[in-house]
Amino acid sequence: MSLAFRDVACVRGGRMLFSGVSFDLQSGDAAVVTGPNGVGKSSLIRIAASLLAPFEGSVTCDTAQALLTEASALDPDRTLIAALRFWAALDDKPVANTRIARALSALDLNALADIPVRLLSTGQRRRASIARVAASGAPVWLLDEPANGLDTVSIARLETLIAEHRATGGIALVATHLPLAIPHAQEIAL
Ligand SMILES: Nc1ncnc2c1ncn2[C@@H]1O[C@H](COP(=O)(O)OP(=O)(O)OP(=O)(O)O)[C@@H](O)[C@H]1O
Repeated sequence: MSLAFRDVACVRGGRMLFSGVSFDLQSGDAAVVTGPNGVGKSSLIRIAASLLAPFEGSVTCDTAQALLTEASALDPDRTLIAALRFWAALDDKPVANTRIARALSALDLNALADIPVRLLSTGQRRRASIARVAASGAPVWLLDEPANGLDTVSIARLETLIAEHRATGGIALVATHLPLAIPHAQEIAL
């Protein structure tokens, strides 16, 4: 499995944000997208997710993706466990209860499983969104600022999850302005 960019350029609002971006991520690989505010990190993640078309170049991905963005994809009115089950049912039938249980534990969310998502704190909601990605079973993780709002312990948990995902053959593309320990990741400096 792979995720590759070939000479990708991005234009938004009539302005060229970046051009000539190429990388090739194979099973077990990771890349970190860095750069100042407004340079186009989120746009690059959206291009990888096919939510935005490249202005030039091409993107290929031959497997399923899970996307984490600033906006929570979890239904605010469902309890956390119900919101996760809703997505797991979409991503992988029959419902992957084992993966959800593992993700809840990995993000220390068991005690919050029966709380409506709308009542979670900012950091808790971010952890829940990461749990959704981890529970999806998708080989490619596209993470836009996953460490935003996380405390130190949660950042360490996120780093562990990414490492475990790669160790089992997954791919991670991570845009972050916060330092994250992602060993041997390619750096895509915009
Ligand atoms: N829908 C849009 N239409 C026009 N311009 C946009 C649109 N979305 C984003 N932009 C512009 O594209 C530029 C890059 O935005 P993007 O969110 O990709 O940057 P970023 O590197 O992720 O920034 P940050 O570090 O602040 O999150 C910004 O100048 C932004 O205003």
